[in-house]
Amino acid sequence: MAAQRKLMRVLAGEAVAPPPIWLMRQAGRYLPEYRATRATANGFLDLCYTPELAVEVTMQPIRRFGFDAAILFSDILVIPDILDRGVHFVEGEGPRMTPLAVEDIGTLPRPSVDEILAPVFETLRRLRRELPEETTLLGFCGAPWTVATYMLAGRGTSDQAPARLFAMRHAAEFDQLLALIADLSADYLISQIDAGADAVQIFDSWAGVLDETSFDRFCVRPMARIVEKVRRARPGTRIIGFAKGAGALLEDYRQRTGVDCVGLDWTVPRKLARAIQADGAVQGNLDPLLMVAGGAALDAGIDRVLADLGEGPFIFNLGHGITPQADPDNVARLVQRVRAWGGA
Ligand SMILES: Cc1c2[nH]c(c1CCC(=O)O)Cc1[nH]c(c(CCC(=O)O)c1C)Cc1[nH]c(c(CCC(=O)O)c1C)Cc1[nH]c(c(C)c1CCC(=O)O)C2
Repeated sequence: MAAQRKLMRVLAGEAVAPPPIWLMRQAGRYLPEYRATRATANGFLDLCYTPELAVEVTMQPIRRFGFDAAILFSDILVIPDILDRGVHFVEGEGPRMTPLAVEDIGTLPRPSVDEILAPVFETLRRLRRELPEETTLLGFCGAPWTVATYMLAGRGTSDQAPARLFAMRHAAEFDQLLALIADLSADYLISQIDAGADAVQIFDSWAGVLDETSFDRFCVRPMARIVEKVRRARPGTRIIGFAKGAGALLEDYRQRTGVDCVGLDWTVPRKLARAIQADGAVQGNLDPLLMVAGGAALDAGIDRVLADLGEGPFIFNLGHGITPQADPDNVARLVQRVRAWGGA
C-alpha cells in the first residue's frame, strides 16, 4: 500500500495530476484546535514528547483539510535537546538554549537516539494506525547546518553571524559538530522509518546565508552524509531535501546530496525550478503569506505554481512554513483549488 500513496508515487518520479498537497508546519498556531491542545501541555517540548498530544496535533490538519501527507509533530531542536543544551521556548520569542562554546564540542554526550526519543517513535506508530490508508506519513529532522546555527547562537538570528563566525574561526571543531549532528540525525531518521514513517524531509532552513564554498561544506556534504547513512541502513528510503534560500546553488543539489525530491522556496524562479524538475520531483513553492492575504492574490499564486510545475513530478506545498497569522479558510480554499486542477 505505501508504494501506491500519491505522494510516494511522486517521490518515485511519477507525475500525478492533480498533485498531492501538504503544508510545512501544517500543525500549528493558525489552527484554534492546536492552540487549545497546546494550552493543555506543559510547554512546547512536552507537546512533542507526549504521544497522545503529538498524535492529536498531527491529526488536526488531516481531519480539517484531508492533506495527502501528515508530518510528525515534533521539532528540529529535539537533537540539541538530547545533547543537553537546555532547549526551551520563550512565548512570543522562539527557541532558546545555552550557546555552545568551542570547548564544549569534545564533551557533548553521545545519546542513544532509540532510547531517549522513544516517545517520538511511539507517536509515529500510533499515527500510522490512525491515519487514513492513503495518507503518507512523513518524518523529519533539521539539517546539520541549520541545527548548528541554533546551537551556536543559543537562539534564532537573522543572518546566522554567530555560526558563520564560529565556522571561520574553528573550522575543525565546526566540521566535528556537523558530523556529530549528521550521525545522530541519520540514526533518528532510521528509527522514524522503522516506526512507520513512509518518507522523511530534512529541513535546511538557513542554507540561504552561505557563500558557495560554505554551502558545499556545511549544507551539501552533511546532507549527503545523512542520505548515504540512511540509505545504507534502510535501502530505498525516500528523502526530501529543503535548502531554503539556496537559489542557483540548488541546480545540482539532487545529484550532489542524493535526495529524491528538492524543496523549493518561493523565491526560486520558474526557469530554475523547471530545470531542477527535469530530473526528478520538486516540492513547493507558494509564498506562505498568501495564506494570510487570501482572495484573488491567493488564486493567482496557486494557478501560477500549478502552471509552472504541475505537469512534472510535483508535490504542492508552501515555499516555507505556514505562519500563525494564516487564515484556515484560505488553506481550505487552497486545497480545493489544487484538487480541482485538471492539468495545464
Ligand atoms: C527552523 C525550524 C524549527 N522547527 C522546524 C524548523 C524547520 C522549518 C522552518 O524553517 O520553519 C520544523 C518544525 N517545527 C514544527 C514542525 C511540526 C510539524 C509540522 O506541522 O510541520 C516542524 C516540521 C512545530 C513547531 N515548532 C515550533 C512551533 C510553535 C511553538 C508553539 O506552539 O508555541 C511549532 C508548531 C517552535 C519553533 N521551532 C523552531 C522555531 C524557530 C520555533 C519558533 C518559531 C515559531 O514559534 O514559529 C525551529
